Amino acid sequence: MSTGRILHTMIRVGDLDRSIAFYTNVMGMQLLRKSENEQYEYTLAFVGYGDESQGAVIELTYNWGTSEYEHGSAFGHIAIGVDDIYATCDKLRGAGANITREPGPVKGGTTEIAFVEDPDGYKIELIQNKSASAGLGN
Ligand SMILES: C[C@@H](O)C(=O)SC[C@H](NC(=O)CC[C@H](N)C(=O)O)C(=O)NCC(=O)O
Ligand code: NI
Repeated sequence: MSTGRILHTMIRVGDLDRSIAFYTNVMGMQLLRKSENEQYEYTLAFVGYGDESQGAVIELTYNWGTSEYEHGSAFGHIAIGVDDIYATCDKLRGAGANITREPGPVKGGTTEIAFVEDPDGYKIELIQNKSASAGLGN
């Protein structure tokens, strides 16, 4: 059986331009593609650190006229690898991002993590890369 590949994670957002600005200008992603569905009244924007053929991306879904959602208690986070979590958090804070958990070792472990919230309140976990592999540069 051929193995699958994670393509994207979809989140519904209340203001597409606000979210695109956050994921590109603040998080350093690229806007990869955008499409509208006039019949079902929604717009999609795909953002990521590289082409969709190279790795998973985030699908921002805007339902026309819907400005906010109940998030409930089920959704956890999207994780991003970073080269220098301390410098990254300083840079994100300077760009106005809400760091909800300061960088430091994960509880009961050694991996250094932090959390930042996106404009809709979705949590993004930043994880210190073990090596200088692909990820959000500082
Ligand atoms: C492009 C691909 O990655 C999609 O996810 S499009 C799938 C499509 N999305 C929506 O309809 C988004 C708007 C919707 N109101 C919502 O908030 O989810 C979808 O789910 N289509 C359903 C189907 O049965 O085709
Ligand atoms: Ni999708």
